[in-house]
Amino acid sequence: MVAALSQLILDNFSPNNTCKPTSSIFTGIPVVDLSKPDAKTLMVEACKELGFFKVVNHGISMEFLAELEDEAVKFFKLSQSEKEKSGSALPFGYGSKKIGCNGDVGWVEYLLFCTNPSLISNAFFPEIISETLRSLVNEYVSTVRNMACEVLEMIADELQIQPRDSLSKLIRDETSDSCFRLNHYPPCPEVELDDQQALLNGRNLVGFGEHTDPQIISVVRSNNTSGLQICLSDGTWAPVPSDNTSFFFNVGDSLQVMSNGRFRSVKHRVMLADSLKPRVSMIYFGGPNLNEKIGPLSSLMEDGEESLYKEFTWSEYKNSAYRTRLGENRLKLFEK
Ligand SMILES: C=C1C[C@]23C[C@@]1(O)CC[C@H]2[C@@]12CC[C@H](O)[C@@](C)(C(=O)O1)[C@H]2[C@@H]3C(=O)O
Ligand SMILES: O=C(O)CCC(=O)C(=O)O
Ligand SMILES: [Fe+2]
Repeated sequence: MVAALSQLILDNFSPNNTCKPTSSIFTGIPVVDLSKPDAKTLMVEACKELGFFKVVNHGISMEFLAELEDEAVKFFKLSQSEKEKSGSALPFGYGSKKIGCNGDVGWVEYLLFCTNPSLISNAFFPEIISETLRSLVNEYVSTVRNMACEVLEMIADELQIQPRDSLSKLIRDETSDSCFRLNHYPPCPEVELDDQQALLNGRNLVGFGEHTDPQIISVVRSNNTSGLQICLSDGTWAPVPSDNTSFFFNVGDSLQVMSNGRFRSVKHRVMLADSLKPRVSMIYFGGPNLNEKIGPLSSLMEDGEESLYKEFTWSEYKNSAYRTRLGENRLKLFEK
């Protein structure tokens, strides 16, 4: 017997015809090799055109990534009642099928972690989350944060933003309001055989519905199961081929504002095309301190250029964003 929430997700298959095909001019996900001299130029071009790029040659150990993934899989294999002992996902902890608190659902379970040491309370993470998983997550967050800072400094160099840590310092700060998410898209045996065929024929099970990330930058790493898609500027969806050796960078709403609309906060979603193959993803969301004012960076603005957005702090934006449904255009309220 399929529970009500699962039934709601299963009933919500997206048939072929609502999913626009990939644009014919799309030549693929931009790949930025961090060791190459053209890296800065390529990442800025990608942030303007797509708001999305893939990073290779990042120097992060594959063994370490595999270790964290294994530990995450171990956690998700616990019984439902044990996982629920990890506290509710709001604000941090374990969540299943419900995303946020405004009625969104997806075929996903997850752990949300706060990355600010001064806000982490053991109450959110009782012993059920192994010491090994906690310490791997801490190491992962600090390694990925460093890479994200390097990327933000390269972007600042290319755009001649001064000082070059104008962006990176916002997420490096110990008090930054960043978070980390482990997503597990479990196999879905409830999908009947007919539907399995339908999935393979292009109908989709929604894992994580379309949305933009509210923060500055997000860094996604997944196992080798596909599903992530990005929305191109012509409104078509492009699948992102999975690659467990690379990291994918998303421009978030806050960076779109800081660049005064030069960069695009990319709409993305996870659609599960094979209901029997689990997907595991880990995402670092780099956000600023709650009191930080979010607005176009002055050293980027040209003479006479006006801000496209009203002034707001990250706390104001976050509070407003968390009152919206996943797929809403959250920045609209803040446009001038
Ligand atoms: C429906 C929602 C889930 C979300 C909070 C929100 O109200 C709107 C933004 C959503 C999002 C997307 C990116 C991240 O996964 C996330 C943690 C975030 O900061 O904003 C989620 C929020 C969530 O899952 O609580
Ligand atoms: O799981 C993924 O690959 C992406 C999920 C996502 O976009 C999110 O958690 O905000
Ligand atoms: Fe996202």
